[in-house]
Amino acid sequence: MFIHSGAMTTRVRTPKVNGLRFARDTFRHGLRTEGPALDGTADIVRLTFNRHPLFVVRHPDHVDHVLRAQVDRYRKSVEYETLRAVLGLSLFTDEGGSWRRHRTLIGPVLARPRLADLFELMVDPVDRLLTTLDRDGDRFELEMAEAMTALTLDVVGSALFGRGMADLARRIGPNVTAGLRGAERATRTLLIADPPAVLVRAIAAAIRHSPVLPRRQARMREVMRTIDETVWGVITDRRAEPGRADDLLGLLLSVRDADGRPLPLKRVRDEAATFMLAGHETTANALSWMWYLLATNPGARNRLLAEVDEVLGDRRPVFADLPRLAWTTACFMEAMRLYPPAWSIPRRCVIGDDIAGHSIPRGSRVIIPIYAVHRDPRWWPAPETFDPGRFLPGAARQHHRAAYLPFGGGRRVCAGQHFAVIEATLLTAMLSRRYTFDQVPGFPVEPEATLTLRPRHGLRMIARRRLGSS
Ligand code: HEM
Repeated sequence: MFIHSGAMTTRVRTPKVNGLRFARDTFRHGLRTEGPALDGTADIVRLTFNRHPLFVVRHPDHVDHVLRAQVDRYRKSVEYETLRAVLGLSLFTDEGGSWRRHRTLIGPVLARPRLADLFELMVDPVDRLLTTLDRDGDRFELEMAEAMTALTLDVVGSALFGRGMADLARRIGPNVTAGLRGAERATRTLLIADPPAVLVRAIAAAIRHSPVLPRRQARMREVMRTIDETVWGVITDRRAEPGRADDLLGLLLSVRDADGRPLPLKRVRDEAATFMLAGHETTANALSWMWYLLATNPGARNRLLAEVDEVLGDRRPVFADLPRLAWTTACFMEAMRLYPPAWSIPRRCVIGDDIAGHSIPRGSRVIIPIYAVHRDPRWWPAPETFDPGRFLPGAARQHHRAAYLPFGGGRRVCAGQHFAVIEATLLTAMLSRRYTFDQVPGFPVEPEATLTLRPRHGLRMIARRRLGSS
């Protein structure tokens, strides 16, 4: 490997890590945020344990190289095939020219100005949760991770399908969750086995169509069918009401290309399913970690309580409140630094590359370990400290732009990032206006890196009703 600098050529040796150990650990313990490959100090390491080398790239310059400067050399890796099997062809799973065209058409649906119109639909499910919690008295225990998963599914379901469909997301909720868990197991296997994409597609097709299947795969098919049929049902009903565009589904149905053609209905279905799956578990995990961090950092929590009391008082939030909830938003952003729900980003190198003199052969897999990047003391002073002040507007930007990647980066950056931040700010403010949440003493809290980074044992908390909250 060589670096070309003018006439000079410098050889760069890429440190190697025992790939077999990494593979064994992954099988035994699930994906790891730490360990020799992801937690080391080298900016690039190379692991070899099957057909293609795997590079872990953690210097922000190199991350920028992969996600921005040389983005055409990389594609989403084979792990995304399982999501394609569940979600179909959507922004999340599409590639190349088709992805570009659809991102231009669909991206604006989730842009900030549109979200202002959807804000009321996001408030309703939080109100419903508060009404349910209020029945439990002034002090009670709750499973926060589960509560956040149910709530974020409800919020995205409400924004997607509108008010009349309040219970739809809840009805298919268990299937959505089961679909994600199935995709997680498959992702772990794919990371280790690294099969060709055609083989993965063939297996996914077999799961869809084969008359006889093992129990687990049969359950997965059942899950996929339920999500499919439910979303199709809503789309079919909605087509009977042309012109209605006051929720995300209406917006998707109203999208037109340059020739005035709408999106094919199958694409609308796939995008809607993607919004539901990609859009709730990630936000729920980030929120769970944020409640945990607030419970363990009383100074940050007191400031948040003072802010929500001052901004909201006893009224229903409106979109215009958001800029004044700056500390609340900052708490969410800082929680995602310490516990990024998408804790790593995998890519496949499709045209051989050279990163700062390290040769990346065509076919290699590249992993960006976001969790490790977010805790690197070179970019984050006192990286283990929960300090929301880092994300206040006007705070001196201390970090490299590719040192903070909860939503990914470059052109494939999360299409729902504004949705997620608005939703999280809103529901943190509404819940904090009414309750404080503390840890149940002795309850173990530990991250588990599956498809998303979630609390391994869930998160049991004690809710206390705040004096003076109505
Ligand atoms: C805290 C919450 C969220 C986190 C941490 C998150 C994280 C991410 C990340 C890291 C990616 C890039 C993946 C990659 O490059 O391989 C991504 C993509 C995406 N996310 Fe999110 N996401 C969140 C919420 C949402 C929401 C609420 C929606 C929709 C309502 C959404 C829809 C999408 C879509 C459609 C893509 C694919 C974008 C493209 O490739 O064009 N996400 N998300």
